[in-house]
Amino acid sequence: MQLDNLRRLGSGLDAEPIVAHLAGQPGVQKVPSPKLTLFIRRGFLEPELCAAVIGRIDAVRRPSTIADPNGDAAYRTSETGDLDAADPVVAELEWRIAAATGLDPAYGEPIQGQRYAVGQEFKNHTDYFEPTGADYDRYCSVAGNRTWTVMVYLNEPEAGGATRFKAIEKTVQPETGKLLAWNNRRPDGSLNPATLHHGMKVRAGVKYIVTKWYRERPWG
Ligand SMILES: O=C(O)CCC(=O)C(=O)O
Ligand SMILES: [Fe+2]
Repeated sequence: MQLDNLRRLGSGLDAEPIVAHLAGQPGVQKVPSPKLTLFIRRGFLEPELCAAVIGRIDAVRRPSTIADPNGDAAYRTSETGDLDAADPVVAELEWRIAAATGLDPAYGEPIQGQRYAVGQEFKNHTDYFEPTGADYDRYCSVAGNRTWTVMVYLNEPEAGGATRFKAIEKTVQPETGKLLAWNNRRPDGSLNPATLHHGMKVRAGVKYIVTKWYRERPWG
């Protein structure tokens, strides 16, 4: 892995260098909204790398969990796979995300894979932890709350599986290799409820993504 050669622009809590770096990458679009900082880059990963990562997810997947259960057992019905950072395919993915975003890998949680079969979804949620939540200290006492989310669609389900940001009425369609990156904070660093999003039900086929979340302080 060439992590040593990266420009490391911090945790993302100070969003400015990350925004500037992302905006300078080829093919990156910034979604126009005063409420939410969201970038999209189509064709970020080539199909071959996506397929290799899907294979790694399939090898380890298990039912997904949520941090603050709200009593709705159907809230997040997908499967999750923790990827092995020592695997060269995963290392390549890590490097590509770091190079594209400028987010310092030291602040990143390990990459997770998610798989959604027909009818599975992740209902409206924010990726940051609610400071009033019962388990806030357990999840955030060491590394702090989440800053940025980076997500890549690894394939294209035949129908459904879009990601919907309700507050800005933006729906992103899954496409093989498409990257999404958003700041879970407002420019002043406060948690941004306008990041609320819904991984919508897959209607036909299967959907695979990877997600990587960043924290205020170094991870682990
Ligand atoms: O599957 C999606 O489109 C969204 C996934 C998501 O929001 C998450 O894993 O936190
Ligand atoms: Fe999410």
